[in-house]
Formats: sequence, structure tokens, C-alpha cells
Amino acid sequence: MYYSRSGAVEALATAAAKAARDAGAEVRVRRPREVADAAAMAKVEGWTESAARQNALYEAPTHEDAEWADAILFGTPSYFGAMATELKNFLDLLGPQWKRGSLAGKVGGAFAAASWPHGGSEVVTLSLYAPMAHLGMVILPTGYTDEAMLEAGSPYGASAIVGKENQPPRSEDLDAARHQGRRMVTIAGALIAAGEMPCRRRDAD
Ligand SMILES: Cc1cc2nc3c(=O)[nH]c(=O)nc-3n(C[C@H](O)[C@H](O)[C@H](O)COP(=O)(O)O)c2cc1C
Repeated sequence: MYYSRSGAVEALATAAAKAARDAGAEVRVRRPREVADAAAMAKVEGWTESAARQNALYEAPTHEDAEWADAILFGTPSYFGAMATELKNFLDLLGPQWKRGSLAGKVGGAFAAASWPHGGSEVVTLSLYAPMAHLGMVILPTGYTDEAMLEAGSPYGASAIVGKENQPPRSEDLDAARHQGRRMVTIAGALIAAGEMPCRRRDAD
């Protein structure tokens, strides 16, 4: 599940999704919809068009998607060092799932993009750990668990630094996202095999 205006986070998300599929997972890519109205979006060059293009490709996330997934990878740009409102808005609608524990034990991860190296990508990635903890998810950092993490991203998750021209992610950034996608599948598979995904047990009751 990702939010992106100009495509960098989208590129990381689709790289992670493809790697997860290649690792055997069934994957849904979801994009929370804009909270800003059309007039506000029109003031930012390209936003309306980019949102329309992405929304034609990716459905908006639903509660059913969140409950269906065994692992959820959240991606966001850094906006003044915080996650995008669009993603937060979806998280803020998960009260019923929190109450029922229906995301407990699912594997969670996060990644981010920012314009500058110290523009908040790590802070934003870590900020997503908090809602995952409240939902009882098993938070999975990338650490340095693959060579790709020595070239890009951070121990907390994949990232891209896009500069003021919003450059697309580098191949190294995409490799880190691919590693993150694969790792989510591996660890979720291990938890399921061990019977350690409480929300699944509840489903079976
Ligand atoms: C409202 C707003 C605030 C932003 N704040 C920051 C910031 O604090 N630090 C930074 O490096 N980039 C900042 N950016 C740049 C975005 O992080 C960057 O455009 C985004 O990561 C690109 O991802 P996308 O192509 O997926 O939209 C900001 C952009 C917007 C629109």
C-alpha cells in the first residue's frame, strides 16, 4: 500500500510487489486516494494527471484488503518529515480492525522517498512502525540482510532520494525495494508455517 504523487514511491512499490510475486505471493497493490480537493490538486503541476494515471492502475485500499493480506508493506513520500495524509487517512480508518485484532501477527514493513538525503525518509519510515505496533503487526526491518541494503535504503526500509527534480529511483533503490518485498514474503511464510499468525487462527475458529 503506497501513496505517491510523482511516481517515485510508486516505482519502489511496484518493484517490491513484483519481487513478492516472483517469490510466490499473491499481491494486491493499493493506493489510498487524495484527501485534497480537485482545486488544490490543480495548483500543483502534474498532480491531477499523475493521480488519475495511478488510480486507473491501482484500486483504493479497503478494510477487506487489510484483513486479507498476511503482510502489508506501506510506502510514503516524506512531507515535511511526516507520512502523506492519504496513507495516514487510511490507517486512521482501521479502528474496527484494531478492536478485533484482525491485523495482529501480520508482517509489516515500510519504505519512503524524500527529495534530500536528510529530508526525512528514515523518520517517516520509522513513524510507520508506531501504527503497525498498535495494530499488533510483526514489524520487519530490512536491516543489512542483503547486499542491496549496503547500496541503498536504510536498515528500516527501502528508500529513494529524488532530488528537487523528482528523479526516478536508482536501480540500487529498486533492488533494496525488491529485497524488502521478498523478505516480507519469506518471513510471513515462516510465521504462517509455525502457526504464529494470530489473526489467521481467529479466522479458523
Ligand atoms: C508538501 C510536501 C512536503 C515535502 N517535504 C519534504 C521534506 O520535508 N523533505 C524532503 O526531502 N522532501 C520533501 N518533499 C518532497 C517529497 O518527499 C518528494 O517529492 C517525494 O518523496 C517524491 O515521491 P513521489 O514521486 O512518490 O511523489 C515534500 C513534498 C511535498 C509535496
